[in-house]
Amino acid sequence: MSDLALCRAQLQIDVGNTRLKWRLCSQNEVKARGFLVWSDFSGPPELLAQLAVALAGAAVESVLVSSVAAAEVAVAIDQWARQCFDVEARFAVVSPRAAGVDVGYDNPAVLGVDRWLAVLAASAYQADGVVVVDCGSAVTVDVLCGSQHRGGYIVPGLRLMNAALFQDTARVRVVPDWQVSGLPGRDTVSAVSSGLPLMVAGLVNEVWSRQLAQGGGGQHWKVLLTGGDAPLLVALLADKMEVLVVEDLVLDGLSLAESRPLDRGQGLI
Ligand SMILES: Nc1ncnc2c1ncn2[C@@H]1O[C@H](COP(=O)(O)OP(=O)(O)O)[C@@H](O)[C@H]1O
Ligand SMILES: CC(C)(COP(=O)(O)O)[C@@H](O)C(=O)NCCC(=O)O
Ligand SMILES: [K+]
Repeated sequence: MSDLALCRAQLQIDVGNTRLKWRLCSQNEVKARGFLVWSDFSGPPELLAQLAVALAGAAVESVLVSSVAAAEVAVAIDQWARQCFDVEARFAVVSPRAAGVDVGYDNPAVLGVDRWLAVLAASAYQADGVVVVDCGSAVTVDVLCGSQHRGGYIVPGLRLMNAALFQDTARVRVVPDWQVSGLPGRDTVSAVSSGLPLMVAGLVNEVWSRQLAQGGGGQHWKVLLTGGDAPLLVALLADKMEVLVVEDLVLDGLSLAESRPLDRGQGLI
């Protein structure tokens, strides 16, 4: 029997457009974590079968999910949780106010739940304001000022920007070797490899400067980076601002959502 089989655990899942990230928590400790890449599988059933293998017989007592994938993925996860663990998967939703934070979108229902959970998790960090950057398939930059989510920005992530160049140019079809020197490239690969991370860093820097210039929230601001490309981008930002990489900010938001009383009876957060 594996060690995991001995623990009664909560399974937390963050479904993004490139990867499904998961972790098993028991008694406020992370017992195991991992990720699966959508493009390695034919579809949700095959990926979820692999997830069951990775869980190595753990006694999963509850399943919490953040998903920005198609509705069919949520249906598949729900069926899978019932079959494997005899539990209903609970899906986080965006509500106008949760855990003391007011959402910045006019229509909260269209805000990505991953962004909302990351913002809620960010509210637990001591700061006047936080710029929350999720560097995934898309890069999202959300602004939390005090307890007010001010909204945010969505741009393509590094891989998507590279794919756009690959698809719509004749001579910029490169496999990047990402560079965080910020130096001008001296060939096509290095021009792209240096340029795209610098572009994302430029956005974060601009948002950061604008928020500080705008004031109103005090001057102690932090930047939290999460998502697959976060470790890459930190080097381009760290000398200009207080920046932290938080591996599982969205899953931290799920933990927080569960630990707080529900707002307005809308389910998990
Ligand atoms: N093994 C990997 N497979 C795919 N992408 C990876 C991998 N490791 C790092 N990445 C990078 O992470 C990004 C995806 O980050 P992630 O936060 O998982 O995105 P999403 O939430 O959109 O699924 C990709 O665009 C890629 O640049
Ligand atoms: C912007 C996103 C695609 C980011 O998803 P990811 O890159 O993590 O896969 C996702 O948060 C989403 O689908 N949002 C809905 C639109 C919005 O937030 O306005
Ligand atoms: K993202």
